[in-house]
Amino acid sequence: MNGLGNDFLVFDARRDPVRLTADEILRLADRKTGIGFDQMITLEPSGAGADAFMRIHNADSSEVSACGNATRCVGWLLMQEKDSAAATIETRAGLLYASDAGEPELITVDMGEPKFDWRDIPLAEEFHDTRAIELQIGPIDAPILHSPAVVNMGNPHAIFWVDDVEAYDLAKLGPMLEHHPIFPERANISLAQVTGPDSLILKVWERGAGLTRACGTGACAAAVAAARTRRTGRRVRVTLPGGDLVITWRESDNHVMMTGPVETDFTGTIDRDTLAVTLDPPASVRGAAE
Ligand SMILES: N[C@@H](CCC[C@H](N)C(=O)O)C(=O)O
Repeated sequence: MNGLGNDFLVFDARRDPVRLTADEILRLADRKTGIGFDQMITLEPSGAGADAFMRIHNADSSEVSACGNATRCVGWLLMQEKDSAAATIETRAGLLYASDAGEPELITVDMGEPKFDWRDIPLAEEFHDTRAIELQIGPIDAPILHSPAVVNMGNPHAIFWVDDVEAYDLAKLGPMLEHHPIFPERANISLAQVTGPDSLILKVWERGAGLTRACGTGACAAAVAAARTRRTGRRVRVTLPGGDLVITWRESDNHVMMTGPVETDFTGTIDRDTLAVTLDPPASVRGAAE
């Protein structure tokens, strides 16, 4: 599946457990010799009364707690299955609620509350004001890239404000910033350009996945950081390379709502021993044969 081109391999492990080794995840993640994905999602039974538990692994095999675009995809799958307009998803970051946004394959997810305390990001040293932290970055000759906002949206994000996202080579800067010693659990790195009181352009270097076409939690983190510093209001359209997400940071309960599309690319089966993939025929072909 994919949300704005941020792509996922989704396993349904609710009846039969799927436990892959790090090496197997890396093999499946390889875009040349495997299937290729930004994140691998494993649906498991929920222990908290939700419709499913969603386990998330990055393409580098690290297990993480949050993925906004995948939450929309999983929410949509569960809603289809239940024939319902809402679904509850358990994640390591807590329970998330997905609902039908009123248009086909457009889903809203309540991503919960953002965290700003330096211990929650987490950062390696104390910062009182996480709206802009001073970073010592050796070789980068761009002062603007020294004071990111940091936000935890179930996962760590650093947002660097720039005048033009295209003026920086994020593929080069991303790995260095992701592994900066200030981020003990590494971080997702965004370049954000404010284009109006209710709009942002965003590019994200994702922890454990690299440059992606979209990052849902990144869009939430950037929208919150922008509103927190009065760069925008609390409702913004975030334009990513793969398309747009609408993010609203609700005043009433401090929750961040994200609305965007979902897509199923193909379905199939993976052999447990060989990891060989058998694709299901496309629905149109199945329909013709019936
Ligand atoms: N694609 C994501 C975020 C996935 C996890 C991230 N790379 C991390 O390591 O925290 C999204 O849509 O939020």
